[in-house]
Amino acid sequence: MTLLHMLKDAMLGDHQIACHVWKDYYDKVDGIIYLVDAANKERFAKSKEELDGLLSDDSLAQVPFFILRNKIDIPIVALEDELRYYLGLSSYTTRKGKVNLTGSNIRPTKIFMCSIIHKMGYGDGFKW
Ligand SMILES: Nc1nc2c(ncn2[C@@H]2O[C@H](COP(=O)(O)OP(=O)(O)OP(=O)(O)O)[C@@H](O)[C@H]2O)c(=O)[nH]1
Repeated sequence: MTLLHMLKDAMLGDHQIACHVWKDYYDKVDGIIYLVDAANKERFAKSKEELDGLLSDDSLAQVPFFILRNKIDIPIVALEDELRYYLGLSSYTTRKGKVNLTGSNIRPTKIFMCSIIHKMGYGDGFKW
């Protein structure tokens, strides 16, 4: 199945199929960009479940995770610490600033805020 098929499945609303084929790409990825709708707190548990599955997969053990806290333009959006808590990343994420992880065996994982609709925020994450 190609990436195009995967996106098509996702667009058709078949998230189950889309998530299932993620595995086909694990050996080719340099990093994971994980987008969370931070304004939809009801979905955090489901998002945590998917993220846990990725974080615990051996084939992604060395891969950096760049987590996007999307929809920050919405006033009720979860704050960074709140999202970190709900996603179970409290002792996991690399905090702000430069941290040297060489030889530490810690996977670089960081949360960045963004608003996709306003085209802002995600650039910092890509630079990271
Ligand atoms: N306010 C705001 N809306 C956004 C932003 N990014 C995407 N959207 C809107 O969110 C809507 C997409 O809904 P979502 O529910 O987040 O998308 P989805 O995950 O594909 O759909 P569901 O699985 O049904 O949740 C679209 O109307 C987008 O325009 C953002 O940064 N801010």
